[in-house]
Amino acid sequence: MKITIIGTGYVGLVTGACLAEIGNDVFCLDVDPRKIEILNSGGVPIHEPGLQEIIARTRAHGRITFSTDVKASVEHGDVQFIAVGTPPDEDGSADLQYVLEAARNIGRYSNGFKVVVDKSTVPVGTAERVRAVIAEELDARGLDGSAGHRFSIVSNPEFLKEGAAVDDFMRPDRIVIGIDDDEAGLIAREKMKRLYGPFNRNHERTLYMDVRSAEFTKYAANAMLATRISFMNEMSNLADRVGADIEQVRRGIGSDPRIGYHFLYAGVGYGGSCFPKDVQALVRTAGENGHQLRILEAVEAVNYDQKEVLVDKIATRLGEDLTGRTFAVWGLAFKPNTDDMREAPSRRLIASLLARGAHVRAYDPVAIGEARRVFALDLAGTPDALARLSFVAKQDETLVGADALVIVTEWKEFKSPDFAHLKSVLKAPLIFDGRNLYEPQAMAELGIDYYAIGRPHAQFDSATDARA
Ligand SMILES: NC(=O)C1=CN([C@@H]2O[C@H](COP(=O)(O)OP(=O)(O)OC[C@H]3O[C@@H](n4cnc5c(N)ncnc54)[C@H](O)[C@@H]3O)[C@@H](O)[C@H]2O)C=CC1
Ligand SMILES: O=C(O)[C@H]1O[C@H](OP(=O)(O)OP(=O)(O)OC[C@H]2O[C@@H](n3ccc(=O)[nH]c3=O)[C@H](O)[C@@H]2O)[C@H](O)[C@@H](O)[C@@H]1O
Repeated sequence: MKITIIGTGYVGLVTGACLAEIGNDVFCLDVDPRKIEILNSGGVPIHEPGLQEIIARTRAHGRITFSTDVKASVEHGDVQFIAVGTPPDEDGSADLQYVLEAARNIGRYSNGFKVVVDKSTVPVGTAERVRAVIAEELDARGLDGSAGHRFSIVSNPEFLKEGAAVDDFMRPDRIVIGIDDDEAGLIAREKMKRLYGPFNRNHERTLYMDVRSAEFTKYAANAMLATRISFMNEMSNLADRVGADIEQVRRGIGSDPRIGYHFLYAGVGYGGSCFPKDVQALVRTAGENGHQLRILEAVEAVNYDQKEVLVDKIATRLGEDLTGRTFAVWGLAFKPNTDDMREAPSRRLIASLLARGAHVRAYDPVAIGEARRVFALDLAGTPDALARLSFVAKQDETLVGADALVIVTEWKEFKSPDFAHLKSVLKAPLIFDGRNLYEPQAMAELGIDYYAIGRPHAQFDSATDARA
């Protein structure tokens, strides 16, 4: 099938690559010439396991093209996927300018029947706006925009997770397809069925529904997941106060199949490009419809505070003023296996440490380049703080002479470090762990003063702590 993907970010590039991998002829469009240049010279602008190999293979077979040519992109695909960003506007609502611009271009250059698939996360009602914009452009060209044989709009939200995006796309839990109940909708349904058949042989994972429900499903899914995380973070803060262990509680409740084990990890708050913006956007949609989403407002507030919890523990242990202290920080990306720094908890944590006068030496297996760019912007107004932040190329280099190790992202390589070496190079054996990677009792036995999230602080031999 001839497919066009508009927007070659995390979602667009993965969608395009995976659709090309199973034999489709894919044209990927982006307005960012830098991204297209990287892709055309054999690179991949984002870190996503498995993606580079698929792109190399499909490019070699001529099944994927990268371009900034809008007209050629619209003319190429019978199916046009809109996968552009929908960042939060100033008031928290989803900014639809990129989606509507993509729609305008489709109307401007359409050369036949197009199935227009909205893959970006968009508020309920957006499909109707996309339809109106395309119809307006067709009308301006003297083509009847309301004619049913010109195009059909499909809502096909994406549920992939960064860091596991290729796998999630290739083996989806479900494929949600919102489609109109008219003649054009029937044609679109057949095309979508053919397109997704290879991922879902008996189509048992495809859920057809009306367009508005499909748009809503995406927000409801992210809101539910964010709620679980904020719930567990609240529980962890109480566990800290009453002396319970949130990890044992997690196992205790997860074993109930009605609750399940997934997404019950307490930590330093959720980040990324989606949960924060999608929770905000849903709260905003409710407001616009005269309704208040009280649970989601609390989810957001809890998450905001959670990003300070680790710094509060550091200040309680070492004092509010951290001038002269140096912290080794492991993990910058908002989660492992990605270089994405959008809303990463490390941004608030490091800014707070620097604001208290500390020096920070940070390491991440893949996000250092992106982190340099992001912190230069975040800290542009406080150059003295920025000067106290450095990035190092090796995990162990962060530790030498540091007052403590702070863990922010749970990369695999942080799970079993050489603790004897770690103790020997840190100024004192002190760890603040925002991801509960280690066992408190084991740390105490190793003579490490270990603070985690919602886990009791085990007794350790303070004679080994130079600062005690
Ligand atoms: N990142 C993720 O894990 C997921 C994201 N989503 C949703 O998918 C959408 C895209 O997200 P990401 O891929 O993360 O965004 P992104 O920011 O990584 O990529 C968006 C791309 O669209 C391009 N673009 C903007 N306007 C354009 C236009 N008119 N024509 C062509 N290209 C244009 C941008 O240059 C950029 O490269 C968002 O709505 C997001 O909420 C959904 C599921 C997962
Ligand atoms: O709409 C989206 O963009 C995507 O948003 C999330 O995917 P993603 O943001 O890539 O990453 P997650 O694995 O969901 O993690 C999000 C944040 O929650 C945190 N988290 C996750 C799980 C958990 O138990 N605890 C926890 O704190 C992570 O550390 C991370 O900061 C959803 O999981 C995807 O299904 C969805 O498609």
